[in-house]
Amino acid sequence: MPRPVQVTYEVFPDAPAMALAAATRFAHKIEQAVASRGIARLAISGGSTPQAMFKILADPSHPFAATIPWDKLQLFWVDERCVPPSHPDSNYGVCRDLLLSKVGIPAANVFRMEGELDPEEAASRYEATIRNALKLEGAESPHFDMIELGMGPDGHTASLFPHTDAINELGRICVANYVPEKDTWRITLTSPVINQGAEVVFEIAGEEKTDVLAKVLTGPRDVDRLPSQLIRPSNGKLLLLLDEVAAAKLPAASVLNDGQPRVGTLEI
Ligand SMILES: O=C1O[C@H](COP(=O)(O)O)[C@@H](O)[C@H](O)[C@H]1O
Repeated sequence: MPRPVQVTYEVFPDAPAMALAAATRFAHKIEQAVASRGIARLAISGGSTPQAMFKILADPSHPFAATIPWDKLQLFWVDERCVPPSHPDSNYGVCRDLLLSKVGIPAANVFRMEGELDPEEAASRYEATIRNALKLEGAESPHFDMIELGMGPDGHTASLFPHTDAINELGRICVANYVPEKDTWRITLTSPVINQGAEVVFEIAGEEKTDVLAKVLTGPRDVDRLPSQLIRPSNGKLLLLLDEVAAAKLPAASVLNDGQPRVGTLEI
């Protein structure tokens, strides 16, 4: 039986409110890591959900966004589609257009997965990129200050799709993963790496996620069918930022403080 993980979920009235909370947390995490170690290392996901967060972070009218020490951030990706950056599906390309082109992250600190390469080669190169950037030695594995995740309606997270090989990968940092349902390759960090994150946060909104989220958190363990269940951070803590709709089938969350999101907890 795996060690228990304490899940905290914050429930916001809608997706924009959730995105604002995610952006605030992202900014705070960078500031915190820079204050303690001089550098912040964050890994972000793709898909549609983080796009609102990118826009908020790129907007200096948000007081917290204006003071982010962007020059001290090393930015990594959780996963990538096997397309070039110019393709609309590129996780890097979307982030570049919405965020990187608008804030001062040095190009040398942006570590993208090279979706335009052969998937196996791209995965090996990304593993080497992470090893170099984080100065890992031997079998050391990376520890990111924050890992931001999404969840697909099929229960996938990162590019760990149901019934695919990458689910079972425990030794590598990054792998290529063939997804038969989409007849496509993806590049993804593996679950042990994600679980080493100092803070692992899911951002989940919308009706198409309601049922799957309840199954992932409160249903029987079946990681092959619901790969999001692989996410069990080794520090024993998992945070979810949700909108009301996505949270509808979870145990009721409570109001702890006026003006704050409702908060629920459960153990998985
Ligand atoms: O394909 C992907 O899907 C998930 C969820 O995406 P969303 O559009 O529902 O937010 C995402 O987290 C992952 O990084 C992405 O490549």
